[in-house]
Amino acid sequence: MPYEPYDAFLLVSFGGPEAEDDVIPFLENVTRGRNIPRERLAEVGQHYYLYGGVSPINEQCRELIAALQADFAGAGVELPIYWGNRFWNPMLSDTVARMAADGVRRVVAMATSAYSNYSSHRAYLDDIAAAREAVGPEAPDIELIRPFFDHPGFVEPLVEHTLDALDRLPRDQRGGARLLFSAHSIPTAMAEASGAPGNDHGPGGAYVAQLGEVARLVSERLGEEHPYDLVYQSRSGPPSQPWLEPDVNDRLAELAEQGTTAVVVVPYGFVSDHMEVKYDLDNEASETARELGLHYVRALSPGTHPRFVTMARELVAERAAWAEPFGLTSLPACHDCPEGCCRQG
Ligand SMILES: CC1=C(CCC(=O)O)c2cc3nc(cc4[nH]c(cc5[nH]c(cc1n2)c(C)c5CCC(=O)O)c(CCC(=O)O)c4C)C(CCC(=O)O)=C3C
Ligand SMILES: [Fe+2]
Repeated sequence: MPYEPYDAFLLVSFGGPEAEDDVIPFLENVTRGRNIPRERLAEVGQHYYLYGGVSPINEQCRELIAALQADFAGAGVELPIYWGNRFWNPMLSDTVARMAADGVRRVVAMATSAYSNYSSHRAYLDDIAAAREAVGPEAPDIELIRPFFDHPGFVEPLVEHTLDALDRLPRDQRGGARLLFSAHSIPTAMAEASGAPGNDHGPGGAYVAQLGEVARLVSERLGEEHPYDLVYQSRSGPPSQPWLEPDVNDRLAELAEQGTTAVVVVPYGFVSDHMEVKYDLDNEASETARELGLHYVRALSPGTHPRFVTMARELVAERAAWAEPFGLTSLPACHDCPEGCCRQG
């Protein structure tokens, strides 16, 4: 059965290098026109070289696509799945050209990014527009599904993965364990400019409001009480520019000082365990915790959790307006990210 009104599904992701020689060109693509200090770039290059130049993100996209194909087939949904990245092969513009050559006319797209802000939402829309522009009049229409931060298909896998992580702590540490919900830091100006103007997202704009709600939703659903914090990771940019804080490492130090003995870090700002999770949490933050004498475990991100996979079909139905938008919060979902929404700062 065709899935009206669409004739294809497109996964749009960040992209990552898959060989040592890819690392520098990839970083050049990511940082083109951005104010990122050279030292930071050299440092981030090292993160990739530590893993042989291979970011896990592309393989994670392949796994997600395989799971989506199985889910669509099981539900009788006949939508071919395409994949394009913003910064590495397969590049979005090449994929849009291929869709045009295949005669695809109307596409529903999902980004591997759950929240509203320039980097997570507007930049995906802008890059889709640029890719269509490059292909010309034959390019298909592409409708992006909304930031899905408060969808049960995003929240429920995080709940399950947080409980799994708590299980990995020594038994006598579980009761007193503290949760650290970790998301990508962004410049505070970008955070304030996230979400549509005029919407009351509270302090910090839509991004911080959404993060606060997801942390609350996950912790309420655990069935056991744990104190928690919202922390940030993977800061870049010049030191003079304010970014969202506290950094996960700084917060670990404060907590150790205050007598916390066990933490579970929940990477709720991300869809898969890509390099920013593997390096910044599994190497760096876990090392910080070890030095501080803290018990440390990290929860998995949603990845290919079955509930996350079925969410895609529900969001396609929402985008096609067959289904009412469904979220666990009353925050505006930034559906079409109107002009002026999710600005850079
Ligand atoms: C909000 C957000 C997400 C989550 C939402 C989403 O997923 O979209 C995200 C994801 C990712 N970020 C990634 C990698 C990088 N991000 C960088 C730089 C930046 N990210 C930013 C924000 C975000 N980034 C920002 C404000 C910058 C500063 C430059 C700018 O204003 O744009 C840089 C440059 C070097 C550095 O400074 O770190 C790299 C290499 C990878 C790939 C990982 C892999 O390879 O597995 C992924 C999934
Ligand atoms: Fe937006």
